Amino acid sequence: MTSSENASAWPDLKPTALLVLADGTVIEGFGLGAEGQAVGEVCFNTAMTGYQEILTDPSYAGQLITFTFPHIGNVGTNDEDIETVNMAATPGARGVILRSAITSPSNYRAARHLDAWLRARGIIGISGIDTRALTALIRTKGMPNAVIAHAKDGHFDLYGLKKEAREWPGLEGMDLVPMVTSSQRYTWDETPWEWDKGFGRQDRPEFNVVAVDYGIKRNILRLLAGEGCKITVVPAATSAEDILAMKPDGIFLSNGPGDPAETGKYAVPMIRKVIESGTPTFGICLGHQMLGLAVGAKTKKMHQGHHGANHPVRNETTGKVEITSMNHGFAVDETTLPKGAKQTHVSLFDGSNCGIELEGRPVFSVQYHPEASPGPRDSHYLFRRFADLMRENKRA
Ligand SMILES: NC(=O)CC[C@H](N)C(=O)O
Repeated sequence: MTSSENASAWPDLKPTALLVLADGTVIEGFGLGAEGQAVGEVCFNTAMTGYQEILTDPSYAGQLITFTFPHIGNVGTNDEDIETVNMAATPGARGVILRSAITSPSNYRAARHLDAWLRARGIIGISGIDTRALTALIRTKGMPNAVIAHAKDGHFDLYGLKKEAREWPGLEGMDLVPMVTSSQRYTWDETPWEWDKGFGRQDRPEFNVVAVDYGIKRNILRLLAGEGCKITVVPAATSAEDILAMKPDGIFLSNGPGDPAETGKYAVPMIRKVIESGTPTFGICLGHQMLGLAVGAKTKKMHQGHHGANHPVRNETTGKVEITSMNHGFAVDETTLPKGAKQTHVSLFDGSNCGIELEGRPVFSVQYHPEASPGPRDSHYLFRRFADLMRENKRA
């Protein structure tokens, strides 16, 4: 390649975006998506596909995602692979950090270039970053707070950016659920996407489920609907009395962003009461952590967190290993689980707690994302288990 051809591949090497870490490190790159700046915690995600679902998962509010897979955006974006329900409240992740520039979309479902889609959703991004080095840094030092700034003219207030990154208080102690929960009740009957059919409808529901929205993902609602549920989604601060007055066959506690110990301040008293009522209850991720808090366990911040679509988890009841989708930076401290709360699933990466069930009660939860989106379908059986518990409970 001649030097002029090389130059045309990189027509303008002037940085148009910066990644500024809380320790003052400044990394130059090229701006993507919206212009402006976004502050949050940087976490790495190891999924090779499904970037659109990852970026729209409300659990990522307050986070900047660096993908370890270098070619993000190559299949474009569409209007179906979106996990946020409450789009007005949150775009999901605040920012995105990529290795390579985004190439033209190549996929029959692609409707829009990832860059244009990020811009339309107000997500700020940076490419040209050595994401391997950044991931190695997170592995040794933990997840740093940082600011991504994108300005087409290449002018940045470096002092201001460093100050913002340094002074952002961090996710520990932060309750982000009020930002992402829905403000109103709504019902849901859409079932999962099928090849050549698209989404379906649940028109003969067997169960009434109340799902508490801490930042719920669409595919959770679809899989519940697929198991025969008509779902009423309620805001995060709904009381146990209001939930039980709806006479649900089952209660679902959703995933969500931020520190479970903070969110738990209003969710935990509600969860304690619904457990007491004997209603079958199923929790995922933040819902799992808050169920843990409700029975008296403690949660803790993790060093690098678990974010990806390839995490092995052992089911302690069957001995089987599931490959799971994960997205969490906090975890239930298994050493604090009280008698009566049995550990049902364990991470084979670090031995951390991945699931519990309450002895003598129809209540269970998992730390990972059995709905995947993106990720493998190994853990879909948990939705059937919830349906079975509701069926048994109705018969009793
Ligand atoms: N996906 C989730 O629900 C995440 C839960 C919690 N915010 C965590 O980071 O651990």
